[in-house]
Amino acid sequence: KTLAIVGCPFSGGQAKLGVDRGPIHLVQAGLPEQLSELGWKVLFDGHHQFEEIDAASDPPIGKLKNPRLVSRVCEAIAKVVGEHAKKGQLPLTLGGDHSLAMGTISGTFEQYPDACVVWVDAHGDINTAETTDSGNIHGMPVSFLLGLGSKIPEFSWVKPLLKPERLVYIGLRDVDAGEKKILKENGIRAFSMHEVDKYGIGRVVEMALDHVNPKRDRPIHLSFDVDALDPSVAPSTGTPVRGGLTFREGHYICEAIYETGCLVALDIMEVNPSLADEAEVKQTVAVGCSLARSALGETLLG
Ligand SMILES: N[C@](CCCC[B-](O)(O)O)(CCN1CCCCC1)C(=O)O
Ligand SMILES: [Mn+2]
Ligand SMILES: [Mn+2]
Ligand SMILES: [Mn+2]
Repeated sequence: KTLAIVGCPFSGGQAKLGVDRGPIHLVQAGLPEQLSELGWKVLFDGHHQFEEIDAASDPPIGKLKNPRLVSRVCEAIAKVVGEHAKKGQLPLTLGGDHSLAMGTISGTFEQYPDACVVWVDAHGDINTAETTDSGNIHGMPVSFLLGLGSKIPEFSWVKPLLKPERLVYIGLRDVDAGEKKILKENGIRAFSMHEVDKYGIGRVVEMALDHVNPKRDRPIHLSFDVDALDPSVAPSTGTPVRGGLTFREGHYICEAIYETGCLVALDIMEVNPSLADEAEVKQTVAVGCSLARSALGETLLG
């Protein structure tokens, strides 16, 4: 099968410098070669270039920061991911901040309207224009995909193709008040770190998949924010939150999803190679690479 690496050097969904260099670090760590080793035919035609919009031409809309830039970049990525999916390839999107998932998941649903989404994250990323406190759009992509909140003309290209019953979270531990309300109101299934502790990761993944993919016959889009992992495991990321997934728990999720045979798209997001010392950056980049390998067929006993 063919894997298409979509390198997205993008940081407009949040305020910290450096996350746009996540893709180049993941590629330079040898990820394409590692995936070829697994038997994938790897397509990588270079990182995408996103031309800037100067701040004067992209003033905030309400609280939303860099709205036109984020919208334009996500729309472009939706097309790229959709085209790869249409050709029967598996798009692996390397971030870059998690606002990009507005694009990647839109692309997946173009080709796989019956898909489900497993969102692995410390955060809900489901704020609307009304509930966001930061205005950082990396905290909002899920609300756009579900069609929640007030309509913003600049984001009119985003179709509400994701239904609440096709979304499940694993790893939540830093959810804003407004997001908690949205999750409840929409009946969205979320396995927080409490459930991970209570049931163990094996059971959590089984219950999560039973919820969104009971017959294991639906395409799966896995969107993995490395800040779902404990900061001791993935320190160099923009919004670290203590009490996260262990190295093994993170990899188990990826291994189990690969085992379903349903994976059609994968995002590895929020690796920011500029927020920690050299060893911690290396560690975070290495974890991003190993998560991708586990989701794409690497097993412990081969
Ligand atoms: N919910 C947050 C964080 C979003 C993280 C995005 B991700 O998951 O892609 O990394 C946090 C909002 N706020 C920050 C200050 C303290 C209160 C919560 C937000 O900015 O909306
Ligand atoms: Mn996220
Ligand atoms: Mn996060
Ligand atoms: Mn982040």
